[in-house]
Order: sequence, then structure tokens, then C-alpha cells
Amino acid sequence: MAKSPELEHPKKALGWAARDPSGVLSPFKFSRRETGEKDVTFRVLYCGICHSDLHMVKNEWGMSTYPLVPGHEIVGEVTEVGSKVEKVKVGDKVGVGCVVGACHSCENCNNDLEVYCPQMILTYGNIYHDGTLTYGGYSDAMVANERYIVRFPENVPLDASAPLLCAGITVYSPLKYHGLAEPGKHIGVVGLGGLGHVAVKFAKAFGAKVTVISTSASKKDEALQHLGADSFLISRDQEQMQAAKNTLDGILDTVSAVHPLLPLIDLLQSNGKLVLLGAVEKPIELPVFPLLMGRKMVAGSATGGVKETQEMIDFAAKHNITADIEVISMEYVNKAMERLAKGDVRYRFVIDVGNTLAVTKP
Ligand SMILES: NC(=O)c1ccc[n+]([C@@H]2O[C@H](COP(=O)([O-])OP(=O)(O)OC[C@H]3O[C@@H](n4cnc5c(N)ncnc54)[C@H](O)[C@@H]3O)[C@@H](O)[C@H]2O)c1
Ligand SMILES: [Zn+2]
Repeated sequence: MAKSPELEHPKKALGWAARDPSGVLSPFKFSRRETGEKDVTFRVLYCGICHSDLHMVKNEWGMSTYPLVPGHEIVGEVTEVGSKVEKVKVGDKVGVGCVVGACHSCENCNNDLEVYCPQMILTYGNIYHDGTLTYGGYSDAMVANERYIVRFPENVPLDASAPLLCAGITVYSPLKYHGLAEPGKHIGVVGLGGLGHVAVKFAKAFGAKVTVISTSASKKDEALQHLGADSFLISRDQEQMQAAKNTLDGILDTVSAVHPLLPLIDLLQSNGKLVLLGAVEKPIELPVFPLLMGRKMVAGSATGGVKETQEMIDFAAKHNITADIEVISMEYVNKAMERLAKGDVRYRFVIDVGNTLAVTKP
């Protein structure tokens, strides 16, 4: 018989887990493995709440395994390193994103794209090499192979940098890959949430012109004045959308629910690229003619490799890019999930795990 989560490994751990698709999280005792020779163990200080965590606790993608400890925007301080670890030392500030394992021998792994490895292991809700379930960062400690560890420069605020480990790399990687991370490009960002708001910041830092496309007029002032976008389109406003046709080189679409693609494809110039980032569980209708007429492209992209994540963190540090966050206590997590489902967050919840988890009673 399989051991209980509390006994399967030698190190005691405390997290918050969802037990079923209601998604309600509550304290959960489990365990973490010993620090292996290539492993880094760290005390979790902060963990961002990604919309994927919400999809997962509610089993919206039909792939959740319970108990489910979410969290893949995890930052903390190294407490122990294995004998063969070269990347970091005790006391360093580090993080882990969406992936904690892969085969390390396929073409994707050889190209530092572990996330596209067919044997990729997600940070939570997947089976690790040792046969046990992976648990994420809504927990007091984390252990990961050093390949998946990202280093943070000393001067960056860890709470506001945590969301970069998923939201940041998810927008940075396609901007780079599709040749959109260049001065003079005109980028559209659809959905001004966790991913969308950092997309604006990265695109601006690359020197692009940025148009935010949103259903909510209430975000206009913030997008333009606070986030530095150049223009703002309300997607329901036919006149505005018509006037902006054929103007964008690329669009990052971060919307988390089914929505029409045609108005977005129409905004693209010839050879423009619409990159879908929102992990929408149902199929989206794809009109073909508007793609043919203009040689336009629709693509998808999933976070990014660990090497590129490090590059993104270093770029963010240099350009002072962090997420706009609302720091919450662990106890507030269920309320935060409810608010996230309604789009009521500017723009990312980050759990102060280090100061608030220990006081919760399992
Ligand atoms: N591709 C990846 O690797 C990757 C990585 C992280 C997150 N995601 C996915 O990206 C999506 C966004 O994540 P997030 O953390 O930024 O979420 P978020 O909730 O912070 O932001 C989503 C935005 O979409 C808007 N939105 C929701 N429904 C809409 C609709 N029907 N029409 C128009 N706008 C709508 C919301 O108002 C919000 O601004 C989620 O589906 C998440 O799972 C994908
Ligand atoms: Zn995420």
C-alpha cells in the first residue's frame, strides 16, 4: 500500500491543499524528500497565485490529482544544498517555476526547453521520478533539482518578483521567440491580469509600442498611466477596433476563458502573430480566411525553459520589472481564489508564506 503523504519522505512539511474539485484549500501535512546530491532545499518565503492554480484546484483541465498543493511562482532562501550542487549556496535567494523535472536527454531538453519535454514533470500535481506526487509552493519548504532553480539578484524585492517565475516567463518567452522583443514593434496585449500586466512591462522594456485590448474600460487609465501602455482598445467598441485593424505585429492573448479570435486576428498586420497563452479548456473557433489573407499566424506558448527564465529574471532586475501585487496571508487564500475568479485583483496575489503559513493549524 502507498504510504501516506506525511510518511512517504523523511522531512515533515506543511502546506495548504485542495482535496476535491470544490477547490477549497485547507492546511495539509505532508513530507518532502531529503536533499539529494543535485538538489536544493529552500524555505518558501512567497508564492504567487497564478490563474492556473485556480484552474487546477477546481480540476477545470480534468487532470488534477488530490490532495493538490498549488503554487508555481515560488521564491525563498536556500537552507540546504546537495554535495554536487554548483549553482547556489545556503542563504541564496532562489525560485522555482512551473517545472521540476524532465528527461534531460531529448531534443527539447538539450535545447533548454524542459517545459516541452514529453516527460516534463510539473511543480505540482504530477508524479516525480521517485513515484511520489509533486506538491507546489503553498507550503513551507521546497526541494528541487538544481537544474530547475532560478537565482534572484540580492537587490530585487522577492514578493513582487515571485510572479515572474510563471507570469513573467510566459510572456517574455514568446516575445523573444517570435521576434517581437524589438524596438519599433507594435504589440497587443489582451487581458490585463497577472500575465497581461507584466506583458506590458516587458514589451515596453524591449522598446515596443504597446496596445492593451480589454473588455473593461475601467482599466484604461491604469494601463496608460501606470503600466505605460501607449494605447487602449475596448474590445466591444466596434469603432475603435475597426480603426485599429491591421496595425499590430503581434498579440499576446492572456484571456483565461473562451473568447472570439476574429477581432484579434483583424488587428494584426500581414505576417502578424497571435500567440495564445490563456489555458482555455474548451476549443476556440478559428476563422481561417482572415489568416490566409495576410499570411497571419496563430501560435501557442507554455512558460519557457529554465535557462530563459534565468535570463528573464536578470533582464527584469536590470529594467526594474516586477509584478504589481497584493500580498496576502495564507489564511486569505480561499478568498483570494474567489476574487481571482472574478478578475478582482490588481494584478497578482502573492502569499506571504514565510510569515503566515506557520501560524495556521493543520
Ligand atoms: N501558457 C502558459 O504557459 C500559461 C502560464 C500561466 C498562465 N496561463 C493561463 O493564462 C491565463 C491567464 O492567467 P493569469 O494568471 O494572467 O489570469 P488572470 O485572471 O490574472 O488574468 C486573466 C485576464 O483575462 C480577463 N478575462 C477573463 N475572462 C475573459 C473573457 N471572457 N473575455 C475577455 N477577458 C477575459 C480577465 O479580466 C483578466 O484580466 C489562464 O488561463 C492561465 O491558466 C498560461
Ligand atoms: Zn502559472
